Amino acid sequence: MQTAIFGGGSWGTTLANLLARKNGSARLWVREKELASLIRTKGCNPWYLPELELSPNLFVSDDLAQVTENAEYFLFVVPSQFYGGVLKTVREHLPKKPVIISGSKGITLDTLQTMSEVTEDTLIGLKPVFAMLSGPSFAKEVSKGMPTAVTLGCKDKTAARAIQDLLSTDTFRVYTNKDVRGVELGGAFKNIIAIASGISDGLGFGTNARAALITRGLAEMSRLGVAMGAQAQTFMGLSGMGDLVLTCTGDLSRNRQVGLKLAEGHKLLDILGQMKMVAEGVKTTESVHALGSKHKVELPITEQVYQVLYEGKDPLTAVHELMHRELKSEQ
Ligand SMILES: NC(=O)c1ccc[n+]([C@@H]2O[C@H](COP(=O)([O-])OP(=O)(O)OC[C@H]3O[C@@H](n4cnc5c(N)ncnc54)[C@H](O)[C@@H]3O)[C@@H](O)[C@H]2O)c1
Ligand SMILES: O=P(O)(O)OC[C@H](O)CO
Repeated sequence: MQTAIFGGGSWGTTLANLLARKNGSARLWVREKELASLIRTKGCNPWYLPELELSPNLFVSDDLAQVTENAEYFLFVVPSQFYGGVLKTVREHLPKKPVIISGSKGITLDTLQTMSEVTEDTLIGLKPVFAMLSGPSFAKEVSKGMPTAVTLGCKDKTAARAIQDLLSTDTFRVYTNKDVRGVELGGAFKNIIAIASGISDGLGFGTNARAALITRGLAEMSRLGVAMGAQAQTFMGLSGMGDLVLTCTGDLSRNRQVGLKLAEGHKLLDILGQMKMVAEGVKTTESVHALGSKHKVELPITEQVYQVLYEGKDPLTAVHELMHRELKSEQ
């Protein structure tokens, strides 16, 4: 079972290493030639995950033909705004019925699409089986073998079972879920709430405020998700509540870090300029803001995060406005 993994960031490297250790081989495509060469000579990924010693069974290259040779599974772990572009260049190397797995969590800015929709559009003419890997999983913890549970959104029962077996280890437990839309929306939306939680904590507000953001963020995520065809129950699982709790409370979250820095008064462009890694929530806030208008769904936390990120609103004013909305019933 050969797997080709696309994306030499922290998550792609972690999953590729997990697969190489578990299945005896895996092939990782790294976009940057210089990084691919450094990984091969140093046996680690010095740019994104230096502390992880990589398996000698992991083949690393910037050459798509070499990486895709004999592959049965195609795992994409690039930032979501680049997912479609990378998939398009890989297309000529894919079989007629490729199994495509996305580890990318986000919604495109230009077309407001989830990764399953981008896959469908990019692979017209092929018959892809799509699966979305999501749930609470910091690469740093997974790479150290710390117990982690995630979920795999996939409509095809046989493929879901096969991918579950492919990826599961003693410390990485993969559940399956038929609700692909719910799994991918949960993984994308939680990043917005992680930014909000970072803002709140950075302003010195307490655990009450954070718990309120997680819970009302979950309500907001479920409202939009159901309007877009997802099942509400999915958001109570690993890709909804699970990833919300992780990234709203865990300081390893890049999205939460963006929020903490915004609360300190830093400008968004300066924060992003100093980050080598991706904080998906920044662009997903803009996409979800537009989706809220399109589906006529009220998204008050997203609205405030959007105004802080893109309209220069003072974070304290955003919190004040959330607290002074019209009083409502919880349901
Ligand atoms: N890191 C984690 O803990 C983690 C866990 C679960 C899911 N994810 C998701 O995985 C995806 C990848 O994130 P990551 O954390 O591995 O990335 P990262 O922040 O560690 O690394 C950045 C990545 O972006 C790539 N990149 C930069 N510009 C690009 C371009 N123009 N075209 C294509 N690729 C480009 C780089 O090659 C590198 O692979 C994201 O959607 C993220 O939400 C990350
Ligand atoms: O560091 P973040 O905020 O991108 O979160 C990483 C993963 O999505 C956690 O599950």
